[in-house]
Amino acid sequence: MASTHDMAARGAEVLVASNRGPVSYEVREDGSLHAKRGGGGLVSGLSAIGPDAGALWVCAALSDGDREAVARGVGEEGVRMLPIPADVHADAYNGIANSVLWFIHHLLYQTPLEPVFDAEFRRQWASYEAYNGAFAEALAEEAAEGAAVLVQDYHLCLVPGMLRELRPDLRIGHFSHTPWAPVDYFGILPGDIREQLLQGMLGADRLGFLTRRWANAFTACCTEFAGELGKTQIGVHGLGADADFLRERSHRLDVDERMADLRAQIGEGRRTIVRVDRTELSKNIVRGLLAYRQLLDDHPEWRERVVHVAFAYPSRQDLAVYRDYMTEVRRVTEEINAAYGTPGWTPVLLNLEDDFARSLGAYRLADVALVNPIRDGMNLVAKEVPVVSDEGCALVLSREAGAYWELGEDAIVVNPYDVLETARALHEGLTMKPEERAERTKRLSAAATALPPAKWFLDQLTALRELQPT
Ligand SMILES: O=P(O)(O)OC[C@H]1O[C@H](O[C@H]2O[C@H](CO)[C@@H](O)[C@H](O)[C@H]2O)[C@H](O)[C@@H](O)[C@@H]1O
Ligand SMILES: O=c1ccn([C@@H]2O[C@H](COP(=O)(O)OP(=O)(O)O)[C@@H](O)[C@H]2O)c(=O)[nH]1
Repeated sequence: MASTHDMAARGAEVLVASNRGPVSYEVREDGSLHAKRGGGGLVSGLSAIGPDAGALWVCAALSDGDREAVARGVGEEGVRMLPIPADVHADAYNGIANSVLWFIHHLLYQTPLEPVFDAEFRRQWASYEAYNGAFAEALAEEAAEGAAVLVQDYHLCLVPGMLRELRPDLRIGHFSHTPWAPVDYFGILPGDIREQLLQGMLGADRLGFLTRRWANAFTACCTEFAGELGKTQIGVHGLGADADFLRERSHRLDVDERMADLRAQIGEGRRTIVRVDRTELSKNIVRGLLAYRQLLDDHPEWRERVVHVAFAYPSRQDLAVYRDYMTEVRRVTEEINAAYGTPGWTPVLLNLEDDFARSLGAYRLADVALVNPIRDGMNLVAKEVPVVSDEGCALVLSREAGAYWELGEDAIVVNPYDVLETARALHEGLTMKPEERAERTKRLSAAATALPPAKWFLDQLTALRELQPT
């Protein structure tokens, strides 16, 4: 192994670490590797930083295709993919990160039955530790003396503490893209696990959150379960949409073509209610469909005159609960279409593919955007729609999305559990006067792009570098 001095001599000055990287590979039948852009908001945010920033992005190999790419030495410039063994990654990502930590921070457990912290959980926890350890080692190996390392999200909570042990010279930041759980809910976790998670993160010099609400929840958990924050600084950085990228990307030919196709499916002269999400439990897609059905009941005048275009692209399909949720989304859609549809009108158009260009086409033509998560760190879709919208779009927004704190004033705000209120909000959005809609969209767009990804990243980097060495 190279000495610390050798590493420092050739290492990177800025490093980013996240589970999901900018691309993922798939092995085609002819044996070739096909690269696909990583989905979700974390990648949308970090991709904007680009290779020009000179940062090294350390991420996990997520699929067999990714592991094959590593084995063949294929990869993007400025990206290092870690070939973590598939079983270790599955336990850490599916088992701990997405079935436990994601559920805790998004309040998703149905507590009479779940969670159960048993021997299987402990086995998976050991993989989570090993997986975090692999990141800490790779970062320690790649970082120049005194470099800044920005660790991302709940997959990597233990990395800051581990990395501090290996390389005390580094400036270490950690950023949470999720909400943070309230004290009583975080308290569901076993005591030693709570402690390890908090102490792992407190190994960072600086912790970032998307809203003050999530930052406050974290500090409350520290006070309750870890005693104190120590010297770790807390910052709030509300990741915004990337206006330049979105405006250029949404006017390319492929988007125009998909828009024309969508228009043909929707039908002449009809209004549209659009949603775009991963098929994610916390996005509340089923209640969104129920609210739309309620709208058709409360306001029969909308029948045949409106279409709900719902993009629910696959996410975390290794987990049965996510597969079941997708089945439920499909079932409720079919039920609505069977009950209300007519020969010339399909009330819900459900898109289950990850098709970014088609989603952008839907953003452009939407009359109303429905963003009703039960709980969401930020929700970039709420910020992207107003930027891209052709003629203005009313935004129905959950007060439980981080984006609410920045967009709440010009959105129609809803309690995500309240289907009747959401139905009323959809009606309000559909009947909003075009001038008011356009005005609100302009203000929403300005608020949504106030902190573009590149600045979001630079602000954190600067703050980290300005900290006095401890
Ligand atoms: O990587 P996946 O398991 O496929 O999930 C996709 C991402 O989901 C979460 O995104 C969050 O980050 C967004 C940007 O800050 C934020 O707007 C959104 O509210 C969050 O849900 C997750 O935190 C990421 O790690 C995932 O990559
Ligand atoms: O087919 C699609 C449609 C959308 N998006 C992008 O996925 C991100 C979703 O981020 P958000 O913060 O709304 O939620 P997350 O999925 O990260 O929880 C947005 O930037 C979308 O543009 C995507 O990757 N593929």
